[in-house]
Amino acid sequence: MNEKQMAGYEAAKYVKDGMLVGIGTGSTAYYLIEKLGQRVKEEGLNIKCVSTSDASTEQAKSLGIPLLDTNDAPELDICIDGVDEVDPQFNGIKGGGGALFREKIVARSAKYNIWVCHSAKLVEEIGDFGLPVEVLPFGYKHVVKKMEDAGFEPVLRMNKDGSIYETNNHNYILDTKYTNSKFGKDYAAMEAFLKGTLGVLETGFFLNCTDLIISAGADGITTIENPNK
Ligand SMILES: O=C[C@H](O)[C@H](O)[C@H](O)COP(=O)(O)O
Repeated sequence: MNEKQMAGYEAAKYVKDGMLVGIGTGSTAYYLIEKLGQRVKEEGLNIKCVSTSDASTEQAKSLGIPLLDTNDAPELDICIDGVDEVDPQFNGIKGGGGALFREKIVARSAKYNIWVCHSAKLVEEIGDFGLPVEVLPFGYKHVVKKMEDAGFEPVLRMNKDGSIYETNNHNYILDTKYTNSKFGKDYAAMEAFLKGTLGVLETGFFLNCTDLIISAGADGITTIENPNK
């Protein structure tokens, strides 16, 4: 079993009969969904899930996991998702797979959040990954200019074939370095600035959002509880 699979399978143990479950997106959440599918089929686990992306929806459907629209389940028992980087203060960055907006809606709907990851995602300081920012296509260069003026270094996400990457919401992603921004290391201030910029839908900052991290590495599985939640 690889590390992502170990983390995903471990997290599936936190899902109990009768729960409404938010299911994340990405290569680690993939294994969570795989295990939930097995439990639904083999144990008759009775759950209903809200998905954070078209890819996770397709996977869940193919495994026979019952799904609800997020508008039919505004409160969830648990949400389990991947993460791109997380620091010891539980500041996380998500959106490597472009699902950050749906992921944030679903995470905020959940009473308890778990992140699953390879141990390499646990870093002393977030920043190397950059920050995905979802923007509306109309006038996105206005956002680019505002960000550059504030010291961010946004780059429009592209597909391998040279076309512009579009999220499931048909928006664009600006992947941005922020280490030279005028906000220093004040992530909350960066978030407030970006969210206040016309044309920005959401950022990949997930600050003090998760209750538990399940990471897997060469030494096995580590669970880290967030003391501030
Ligand atoms: O938009 C994608 C999500 O935020 C993912 O959960 C995140 O990128 C982690 O993905 P992975 O488990 O594939 O590294």
